[in-house]
Amino acid sequence: MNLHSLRRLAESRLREAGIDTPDLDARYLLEHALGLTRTDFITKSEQTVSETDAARALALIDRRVAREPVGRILGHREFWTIDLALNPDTLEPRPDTETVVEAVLKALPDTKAPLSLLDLGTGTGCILLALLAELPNARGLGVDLSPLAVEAAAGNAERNGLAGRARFQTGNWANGIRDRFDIVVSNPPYIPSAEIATLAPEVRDHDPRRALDGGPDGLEPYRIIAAQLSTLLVPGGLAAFEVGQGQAPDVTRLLAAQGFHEIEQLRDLGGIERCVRGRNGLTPRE
Ligand SMILES: C[S@@+](CC[C@H](N)C(=O)[O-])C[C@H]1O[C@@H](n2cnc3c(N)ncnc32)[C@H](O)[C@@H]1O
Repeated sequence: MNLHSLRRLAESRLREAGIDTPDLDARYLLEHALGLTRTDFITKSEQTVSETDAARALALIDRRVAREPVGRILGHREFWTIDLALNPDTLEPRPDTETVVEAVLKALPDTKAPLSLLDLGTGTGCILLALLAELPNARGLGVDLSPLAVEAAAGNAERNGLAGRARFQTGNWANGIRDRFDIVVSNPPYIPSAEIATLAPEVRDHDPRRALDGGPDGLEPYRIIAAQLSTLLVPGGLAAFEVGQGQAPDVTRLLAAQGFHEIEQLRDLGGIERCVRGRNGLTPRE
């Protein structure tokens, strides 16, 4: 079989299984299985693929047919300008989360300033590491309840040449953190517990439940983190949260109740209010 025929076969299996982007997924998985670059994939379409290689490639296609996400099969995923390795305890970073990165960068008057950042529920470290990649003099701490996620995030800092400016530790939100930061970011779990069973299999069966479950109304982690912000941020410090669809008004109210000002909601590329950003207006409590 040549590469062209293998590609057609892979695409048709994915299409029949109801996968939304059969051509794109087939390309990523075949490139990975066969060790091809994107250019090879186009220019070598007449090249013969051995039976062993074809079987290896189709085994990956079968995993996708069984609804395993492409990023999980490849073991890594691009986010902003960086590439992140995943493990079973990390949420697969989503393009929507780049809205938080953008929201922080837009609010900074000087991206060369020596800023300190805290990322609560860091997962792969995606938000913190993307920001550090844009802020050459910033340093950051990422916290996660899962030791395995912390391990992944630390590995991702190395992978992207950011280990010198990023630290990661296990923790229950900001409990025990005594330092103050210029910026606190978080994409906490925000799916209401009862809705998790209704999620797409790619999410429900492959993202860790700890990364999804936001309690009965999905807002429990925001309440905890919002109450911690006044002792975590410097006066005038910036907080930015990712929020689920329809949660922006509730999270705005939580920040307002903590004395935040300049509270804004920012939309993702799909037009959904995806990030709530505000400035700490409280005098620090010592
Ligand atoms: C929605 S995921 C976000 C991961 C990553 N920041 C991202 O944007 O892809 C939420 C993360 O919060 C972590 N988490 C859940 N409960 C936590 C807690 N009590 N303290 C710290 N982290 C927690 C989960 O392990 C998970 O990595």
